[in-house]
Amino acid sequence: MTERTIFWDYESKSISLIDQTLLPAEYRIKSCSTVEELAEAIRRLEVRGAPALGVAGGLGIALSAAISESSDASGIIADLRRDALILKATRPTAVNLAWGIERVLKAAEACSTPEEIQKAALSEAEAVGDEDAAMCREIGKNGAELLPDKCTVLTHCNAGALACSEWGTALGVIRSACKAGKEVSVISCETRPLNQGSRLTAFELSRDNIPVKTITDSSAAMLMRKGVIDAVIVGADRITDDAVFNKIGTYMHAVCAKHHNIPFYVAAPYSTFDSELSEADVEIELRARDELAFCGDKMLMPDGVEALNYAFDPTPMNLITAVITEKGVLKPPFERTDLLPGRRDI
Ligand SMILES: CSC[C@H]1O[C@H](OP(=O)(O)O)[C@H](O)[C@@H]1O
Repeated sequence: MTERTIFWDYESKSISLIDQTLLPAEYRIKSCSTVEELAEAIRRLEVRGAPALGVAGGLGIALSAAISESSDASGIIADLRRDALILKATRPTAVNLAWGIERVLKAAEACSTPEEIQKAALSEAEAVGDEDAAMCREIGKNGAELLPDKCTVLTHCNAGALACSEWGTALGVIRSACKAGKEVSVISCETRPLNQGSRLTAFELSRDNIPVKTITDSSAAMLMRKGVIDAVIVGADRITDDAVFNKIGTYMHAVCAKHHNIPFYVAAPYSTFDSELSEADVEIELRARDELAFCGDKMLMPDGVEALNYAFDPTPMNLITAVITEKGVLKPPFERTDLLPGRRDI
């Protein structure tokens, strides 16, 4: 997949995005012409995935600037700051969302006229998207070198083009390895309860003619024990000095991979690193009961029974073999200074 997951529509001055809740049955581009429409699209995971959320957050600030009814720079900036809070509150765990918002807001705040603000915000937001696309290819290249010429890779959730601008992080590594002539087969965990793996990862890889099989999340351990899995590659939503936050179930796979001596890789851009917080400080998104209690109209839980629907879990660094970034492959343990954006000495 090379089309962009989310982008600015110059004609309608709005944000266009692939509505991922409809995949794989329907491929529809949705338009968001207000910040609240974008916020709802993020809450509903119509657009999702840490890097894609960074782009969405940045474009959300550009949209706020484009539609602001304030007549002067200070009024527009006040509107942007109000909308930044709305967008940040949609999903707390992926660090990229707040990072993308703050980066574009900062570019806007450096301007002195409404026209400059609108131009700078959109330019910076598009730069976030373009840089993400380029970083995914660098991550792919750096990670592809780690994979054997012929291998089976397990992945969890969707860390593909749909979670980024394009190409993907974990799936970017797989795409780049295939492009380099390696024979990579993928085992995609369905990733309950929203099935990003069976719906999105299988959709992406099958469209790219990359061999993929979907399994239940609970089948992964048995396949590792049978020796079917050569490596595990996942994405990330936030990387602190002591843990990797990713889709719920990642920790389970990491423990099993460690037990079976299978390399466990995390593929993520530097914008996912958080040098401020440690594991204990990070809020883990709790999502609605109904995501567990229903599948469409089918009831999966009795009324009155509570659900604990965590969207992410932390995996301690001692279970991570390496973090594949656009600047190279990092091996834990990390110092906080390792996670600073300016770190170049790989
Ligand atoms: C390339 S990061 C993708 C990351 O985001 C996913 O979460 P969600 O689908 O809830 O946005 C999942 O954690 C993926 O690994």
